[in-house]
Amino acid sequence: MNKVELPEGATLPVRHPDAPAPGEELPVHYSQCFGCGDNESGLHMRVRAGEGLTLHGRFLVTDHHQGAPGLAHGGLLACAFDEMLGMLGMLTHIPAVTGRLETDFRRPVPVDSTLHIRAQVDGVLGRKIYTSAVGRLNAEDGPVALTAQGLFIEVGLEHFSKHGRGLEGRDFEVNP
Ligand SMILES: CCCCCCCC(=O)SCCNC(=O)CCNC(=O)[C@H](O)C(C)(C)COP(=O)(O)OP(=O)(O)OC[C@H]1O[C@@H](n2cnc3c(N)ncnc32)[C@H](O)[C@@H]1OP(=O)(O)O
Repeated sequence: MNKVELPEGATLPVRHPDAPAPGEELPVHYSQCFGCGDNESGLHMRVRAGEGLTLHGRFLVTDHHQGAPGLAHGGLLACAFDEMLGMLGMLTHIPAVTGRLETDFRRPVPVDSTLHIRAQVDGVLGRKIYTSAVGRLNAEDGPVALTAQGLFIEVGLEHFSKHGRGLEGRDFEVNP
């Protein structure tokens, strides 16, 4: 994992008492989500809670995900990291959206490989939530293909009703 630079005063948030237990699979937070929902071309990402403020996710890179022939599209890989870092909110129960996402591409990711992503919350300062993740090829201890850092900004639930279609009827309950 990259060394994460945190601003002075950032602290680790508390793991919410209702957060999924370590090892537990996280629910799909929205059935049409490109990352974890049942969208035919989506990532169909499966994510389980780790210890503390960590998550472990994985998805199979398919023909739907190509940029160059036989290789995953970089923007699509960034999407997978956005999804994983966003889902960290299920551990803290802080509703937040991506403000900034920085992705380092270190190795090509071929079609038919499985990308394993470990994500963690690094700290919180005010409304800013600092997160990072590493993606490895074909095994949880496989070669590092990508690393990423995300800054999430805490928002009120009105963010989703004001800018989107609200949360009514959605099959997620913890964090939009
Ligand atoms: C379970 C869920 C899984 C979901 C996974 C997917 C998650 C997503 O993809 S969310 C969708 C993508 N993101 C978005 O659509 C967000 C769009 N942006 C926005 O709505 C707004 O810009 C928003 C809410 C992030 C910030 O706006 P606003 O609430 O007015 O806050 P604002 O006052 O500008 O910023 C708050 C703080 O964050 C900082 N900040 C905001 N954006 C950034 C940024 N890009 N870079 C650095 N700092 C930033 C500000 O500097 C400020 O810092 P400080 O408190 O120190 O002054």
